[in-house]
Amino acid sequence: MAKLVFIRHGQSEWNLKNLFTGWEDVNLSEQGVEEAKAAGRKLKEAGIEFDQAYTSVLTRAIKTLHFALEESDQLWVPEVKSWRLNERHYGALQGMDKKETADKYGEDQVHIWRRSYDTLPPLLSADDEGSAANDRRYADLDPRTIPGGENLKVTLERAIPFWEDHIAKDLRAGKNVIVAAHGNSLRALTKYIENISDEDIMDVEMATGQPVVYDLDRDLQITNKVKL
Ligand SMILES: O=C(O)[C@H](O)COP(=O)(O)O
Repeated sequence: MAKLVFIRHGQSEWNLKNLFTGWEDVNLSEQGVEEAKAAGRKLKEAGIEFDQAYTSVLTRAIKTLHFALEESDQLWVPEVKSWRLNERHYGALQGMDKKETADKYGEDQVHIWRRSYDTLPPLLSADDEGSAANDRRYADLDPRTIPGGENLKVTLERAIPFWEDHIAKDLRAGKNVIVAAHGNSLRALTKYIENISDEDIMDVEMATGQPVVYDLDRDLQITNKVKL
């Protein structure tokens, strides 16, 4: 048996401003810091002890992981950061106000961009100012793999190799794992491990800073799931 905990970062400064964020690297809001600390206290009260931690290369998730581990006296736990756990890249929507975008393109279109499985947002090109191609944290990536925008399908496809090579490997070895990431990268992994349909995933949401605790058997079948 092993425990897997998914935790979406605490509220970010752009969540507070209702801006599309994606790969933009924004900080936690004050509320987001408190959410992350509260999550750590819940994990401590639940007596959940981790052997390995994983997070993205974005500040809001990294800090959420660190606050949660600190509050549960586990800041020493080994951690690995990967771009493959980054939030879904929102393309040219990044930095745009979600309500203004809905006013301009319609609520239905924005809902499809936010929650559908295979509809891409408007894309950024590599020479756009906001392109991740100019960010040195992605310098080792093949430029062709740096997205100009992603849907959940693409997000899942780039997360799965990391899941299989690292997270699932640890879980099969009986290690307890925490993954601090993002609303859509965790929706993607949730879809994968719970075998949720392309249609039903539209209704799946991840609350900020709320630990989702899975008990898994050696075959990574889910034997229990609880939200703290
Ligand atoms: O990237 C973002 O804007 C948020 O982290 C998630 O936004 P969403 O809930 O609109 O997908």
